[in-house]
Amino acid sequence: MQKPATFEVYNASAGSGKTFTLVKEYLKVLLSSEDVFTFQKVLAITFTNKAAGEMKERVLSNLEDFANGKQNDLFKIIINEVAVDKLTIQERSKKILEVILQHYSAFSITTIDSFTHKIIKSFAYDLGLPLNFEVEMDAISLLGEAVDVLISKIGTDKQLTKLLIDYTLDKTDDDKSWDISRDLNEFAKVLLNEDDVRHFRLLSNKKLEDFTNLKSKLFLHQKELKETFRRIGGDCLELIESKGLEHKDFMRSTIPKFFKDINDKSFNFNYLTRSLTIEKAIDNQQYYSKSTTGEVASLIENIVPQIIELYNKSKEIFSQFLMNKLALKNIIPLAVLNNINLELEQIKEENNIQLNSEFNQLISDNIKEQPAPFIYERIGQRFQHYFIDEMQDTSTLQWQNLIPLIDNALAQENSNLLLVGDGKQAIYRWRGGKAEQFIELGSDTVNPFHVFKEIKSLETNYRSYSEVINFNNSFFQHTGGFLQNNSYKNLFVEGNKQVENSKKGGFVSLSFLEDEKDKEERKIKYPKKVLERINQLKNQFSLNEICILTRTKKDGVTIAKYLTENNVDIISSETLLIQNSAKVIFIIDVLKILQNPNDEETRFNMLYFLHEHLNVNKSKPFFFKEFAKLDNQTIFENLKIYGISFEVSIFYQLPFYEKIEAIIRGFNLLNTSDAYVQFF
Ligand SMILES: Nc1ncnc2c1ncn2[C@@H]1O[C@H](COP(=O)(O)OP(=O)(O)OP(=O)(O)O)[C@@H](O)[C@H]1O
Repeated sequence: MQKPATFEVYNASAGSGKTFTLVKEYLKVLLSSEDVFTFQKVLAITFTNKAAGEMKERVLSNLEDFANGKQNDLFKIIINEVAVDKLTIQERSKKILEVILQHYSAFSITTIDSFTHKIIKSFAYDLGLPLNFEVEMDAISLLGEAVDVLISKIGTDKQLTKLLIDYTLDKTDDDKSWDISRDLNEFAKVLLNEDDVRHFRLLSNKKLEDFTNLKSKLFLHQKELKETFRRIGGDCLELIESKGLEHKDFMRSTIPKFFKDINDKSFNFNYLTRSLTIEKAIDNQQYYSKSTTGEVASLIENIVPQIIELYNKSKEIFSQFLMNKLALKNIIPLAVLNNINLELEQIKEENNIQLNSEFNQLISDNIKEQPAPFIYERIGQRFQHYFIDEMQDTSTLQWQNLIPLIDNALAQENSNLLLVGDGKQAIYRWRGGKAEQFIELGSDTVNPFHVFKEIKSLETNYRSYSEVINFNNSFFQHTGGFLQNNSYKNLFVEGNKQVENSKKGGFVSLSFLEDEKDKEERKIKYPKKVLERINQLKNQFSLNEICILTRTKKDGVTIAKYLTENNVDIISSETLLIQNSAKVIFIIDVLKILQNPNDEETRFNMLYFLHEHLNVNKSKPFFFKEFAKLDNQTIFENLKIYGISFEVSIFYQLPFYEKIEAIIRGFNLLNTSDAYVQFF
């Protein structure tokens, strides 16, 4: 049976089941159809590879459950929402699973970057791209290369050297770091932002001398503006004088003083604040004081229109001056950026590389206007169902490029578009993600399609415990009230009214720590407090129920280190790094100490590890004292009493790989299986 096309937007907060709903709707499309190949007509878009992988996993594992007759939570919901019986669902799931696995490349749950890549690849010839172009996902490191090339030209290219020196001097004037390379790397990221890069394209054929010429022109213009400004001041003073008026004839001499400053100081006085008083005088028509005689008053009244005209002129020149000043301040950075961009283009051309961050623009410029059926034909798939997760992170171009394809799909019956997102969770602004776009789509005003749009919300937070949900509700409703922007205010106040699920309890408490003068103390103040809290909560919660979030990675590492030192078992992506394994660090330390026997710090680190590892029952200071001043040979000899058998003379004769094995064996580092050591 044919159904009209549908367009739904789920606008809901974290943990409310947006992805869950998306997977459910995805499965409903597959299971409602008699055609087991329907999955080839569905495109689900996510933002990260991890999310795409997880969604694929969720779809496949649910199909597997349904095929095996398992009636999980999702099954119970789906069976009530589709016009298909249990047995049919079981049989269809089995068949669909089979065909998906046989035609896995047509199972389109993909990141938006992969999808755009697919479009670009199928149009490579038309775009004049070499068919074997490489895609560089790590644009930041390519930018780094471009910056390095630019810096390497210092000294050889005279104009460029001057530009970079000017740039560095500007930085030091602004009290910024003189470390130009780091600064440029950071600064050059602008070139990856879809919104900013649009403007850069207009500069692509500009050379360094174009910028230098522009700078000279701006300087000249600045001089002219100064002169014109002074003249306005002078003209007004002359006008006053020509009427035989004195400055004191004016109320508090405000007007003559103002124009005198313009005449004497040009832009070097606080024009903006002073102009407020002039505006006030004009608004209230208060040019002279009450005691002024009638004759003087009428002389002033007579020249008021000219004074106002001169004042308005001064305003216009002042705004031109500000604009010019800003342009002058930014011309050097702009020229630098343009040169980095040129280097980047060259690296790309020489290495046959395309940046995936540029694909959206390429599609927008060259492909978007092609008829949708033609694009579908090229990519080899015609989608009828679109699902987009984390819609708040789509950029303007990404969405604009998708609209014609989706519009074409929605023109048919039985098609659908489902968008899910949360404006509060926008994390891709740095590369052009436009949360406002989703916020608008989640309101009644915007609908780019001819299909009725249904806006839905999900009220219950299924992920968190009640204490956390209620804390978030009251915290964000309260703080959101202070936001100036009404749309954001509404987002936070209305978007934080989540309903609790069956998980009751949890713990939330807020503390603010006083700043610490002592640098060392300040570093561990926060980790110390975290440890104190963990110890307080230990009896109520197990460690795996406590999560620590930090603002920066560095803060996370400091806390992880502190907690580990204080015997709290932790899991973090940092601690999972091989470089943080104490045993691996020890192996490297032994290599270092044998290479450089006088490295006291490494010797100390090595002994520190051994004290723990060998369960030495002497105190640390005593143990260190006993070994610290000995040479390597004697240290390893003396460690025999702790069961260590490590012959330095034999070690030196071994090939590198076996050297590592000798350390592992000699120091009993694998008495329990250790993935880090094995992997190392
Ligand atoms: N209707 C439901 N019934 C039972 N469990 C659900 C339901 N909806 C969601 N869940 C569970 O709640 C958790 C959060 O769901 P999900 O990840 O889909 O939320 P989300 O809104 O996409 O979150 P985020 O915005 O953080 O990405 C998951 O473990 C999911 O299985």
